[in-house]
Formats: sequence, structure tokens, C-alpha cells
Amino acid sequence: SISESREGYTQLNQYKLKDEIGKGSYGIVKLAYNEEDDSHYAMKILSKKRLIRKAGFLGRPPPSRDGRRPPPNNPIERVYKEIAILKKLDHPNVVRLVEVVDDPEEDNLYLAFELVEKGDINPMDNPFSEDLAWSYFRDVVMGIEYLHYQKIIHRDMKPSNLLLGDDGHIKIADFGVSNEFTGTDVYLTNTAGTPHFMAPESLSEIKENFRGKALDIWAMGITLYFFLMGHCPFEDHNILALHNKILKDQVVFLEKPVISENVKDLILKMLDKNPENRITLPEIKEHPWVTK
Ligand SMILES: COc1ccc(C(=O)/C=C\Nc2cc(OC)c(C(=O)O)cc2Cl)cc1
Repeated sequence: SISESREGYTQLNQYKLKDEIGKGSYGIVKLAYNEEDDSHYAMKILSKKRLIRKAGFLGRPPPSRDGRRPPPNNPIERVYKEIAILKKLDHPNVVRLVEVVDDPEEDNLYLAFELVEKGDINPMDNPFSEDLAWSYFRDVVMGIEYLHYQKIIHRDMKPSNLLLGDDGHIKIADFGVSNEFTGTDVYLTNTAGTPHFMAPESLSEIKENFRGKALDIWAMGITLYFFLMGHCPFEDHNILALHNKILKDQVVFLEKPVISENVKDLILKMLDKNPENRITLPEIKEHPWVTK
């Protein structure tokens, strides 16, 4: 049940909703105090109406060509799919969904996550040291390895979806556009995620299928570059120019900040434009920079 408490907080069952701590295309995240266990949570608040409006006429799924079940395009169904995915995840480098409050009478859908105290990392114009980037990147590798093992492609890997705990460790968040697959990998055709982090094969005109795992590896490469340089390797305010750079331009490492040859080697192997040649997760785990 929802009520306004004395101090102007929204009371949601045993949760007292406080300040807004996160915001994105998905909706907002508020700090939530749980009176039952005297601890704080991150409450992600989704509006069902907003989800439907956002999908608009695009909500109609294209006819699937080869009889595969297209991912639910009905935005509400997508959220319930995301919740089902989140409920089965249990790993130190992945956010943990604790509870869902979904009152059918209510427009809002509430997802209570364990609080990752320091929030999302954002090296924007403030690069991390190579040691810090190494520590964060290792957590990301373990988290993605777990997701791929659970047959999930994240598809929106980027620093703002990485949350930092008081213990200095990273948890991967936001499964809003993730894909679940059967078998060893999934063949995708739609472009999803954040433009600066999209892999070239998902942008090329020839709409052949492309492998899901390699998309996460590419985005991890962009993320590692961002950790160290404070900006993305491919940037343009014009989306078509950005796509062209991702498809055509080589990765450039400027003189500053100085980074090791080892990490440059790893980044270039993750940003191989040919997904067939791109380094795989097991190979990343063996790379000299990761194992140093
Ligand atoms: C300064 O202190 C802060 C402490 C925690 C936060 C914070 O948690 C922010 C976003 N959180 C989340 C977002 C998600 O998606 C977009 C998902 C998901 O859907 O997987 C889960 C979580 Cl937890 C922010 C500031």
C-alpha cells in the first residue's frame, strides 16, 4: 500500500522512499529505508503507462523471419522478462533484486535492489588510474562471465551501469535490454543499448545475424578505454557520423594519459571490428594485463 508519511516521504509497504539517487530512460531509482530490517535499498520505480508510451507504435514486433520467438516487444512483458532474469541471478558482481512490489491497481512497478553504496562510476573526463581500472575491469569480467554462463547477454555494458560498493567492488546493473539465449550463443539482428558502446557488426547495413556474446566483449572494450582515457574511442554528436567512426575508424591512444602497452593490446583485441577475430572471455581471463 502506498501512503504519504508525515515527513513527506512516500511509504510503500515496509519501505520509506527517500531521495532520488538514479535516473535514466528506464525511470528513476530512490533510496529506500526498510523499517523491517533497518537497512537501505535502491528502489527502481517504473511507470507502466510510461513504458507503453515509450514503446509507442514501435511496440509492434517485426514478424520473426525464422520462426524464433521474438524477444517480448510489449514493454510490460519486457519488464516482467527482465524481472524473471534478475530473480535467477546470484553473483557478487551482479546487482541483486530483493523484492518486487507490483500492485495491479497501481501504475508504478517497484523493484527493490540491494544498495550498492557508492552508486554508478563515471570516469567522464576524470580517468581512473591503471590499477583502479584493472580492479574494476576484473570485476566486470567475472560478472559478464557469470551472465554468459547463465545464457544472458547484457547488451548495455557501460560505466554508468556499473555500481561501486563500499568494499571497492563493482556490480553490473540494468538488464533492461538484455537478451536471454538458449544453446551456446544467440544470433541477434536488432540494435539495442547505448550508441557509443554499440559494436560495428550491429550497425552494418548488411543485416546478417551477429553473435550476442561478442557484443558484450566490444562494449567491455569501450568501457575499459573509457576507464583509462575518460572518454570513448569513437565519439560524434551526429549519430550517423558516430556509426561511421565505429565501423571505419581505428582506435587512437593519445600521448596522455600514459597507459601500458599490455592494456593497449587488450583493448585493441576487444575492439577488433571483426567479431570472428575478437578476443573471447576465456582469452581475456588469460591476457597478461588481466592476470598480472
Ligand atoms: C550515491 O549513491 C548511490 C547509490 C546507489 C545508486 C544506484 O543504485 C543507482 C542505480 N541503481 C540501479 C539501476 C538499475 O537499472 C538502471 C538496476 C537494474 O535494473 O538492474 C539496478 C540498480 Cl540497483 C545511485 C547512487
